[in-house]
Amino acid sequence: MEGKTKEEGIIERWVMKHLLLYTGATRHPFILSIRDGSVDISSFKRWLEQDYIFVREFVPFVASVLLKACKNSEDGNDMEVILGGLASLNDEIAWFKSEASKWDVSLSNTVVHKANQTYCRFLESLMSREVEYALALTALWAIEATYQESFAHCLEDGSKTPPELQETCRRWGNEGFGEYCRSLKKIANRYLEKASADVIAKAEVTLLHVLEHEVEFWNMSHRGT
Ligand SMILES: Cc1ncc(CNC=O)c(N)n1
Repeated sequence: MEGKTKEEGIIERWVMKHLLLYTGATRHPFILSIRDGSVDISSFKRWLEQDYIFVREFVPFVASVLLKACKNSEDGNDMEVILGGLASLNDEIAWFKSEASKWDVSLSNTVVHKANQTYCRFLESLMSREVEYALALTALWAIEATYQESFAHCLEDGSKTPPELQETCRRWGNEGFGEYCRSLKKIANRYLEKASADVIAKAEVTLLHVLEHEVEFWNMSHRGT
């Protein structure tokens, strides 16, 4: 890494290269509506019930990345980072249940929305043993970073996020989750630097797919389509 500044990894270059799409995922109108307080509560409830389904599908994906970490990791640190992320999903699922009851949202018998289903299928395709670790890490970082950047934006000075939604924003917008995302980015960058041109090309496409799915997920929540 000599001669390179901390901010100059492959991921950072991809974010700059695809800034329009990245911004589309992290500054979506749904997020902006939370931030300015104009959010439609039925949209928020739709997001809540659909995201609970997504997170349940996300658990095996993170587990599959953990498995790859155990097989590939040189120093054991990345295994611990991913294990920490997986462990926090336990708490997150419990949080969804209590949040849903607070909003009178039923989490059983939810109809899985098309955009959600498509995203979950995409996650499934990334769980296979043949998917390279660098690629899976890129996807994991992008999935987590989208939420981190989006919800952190709703907590910045000047935001008018309604008090009853601030806890949701803090769940992903908090500094600890930000640190987790930075750790994931570092690990992903480290493996991308060593990856073949073919894997690097595939990882970039995967990053774009994640961002597109995230935009569709927000669209579904925001407009119900
Ligand atoms: C659609 C989507 N993307 C990312 C996250 C954040 N990761 C885990 O919670 C999420 N909950 N939902």
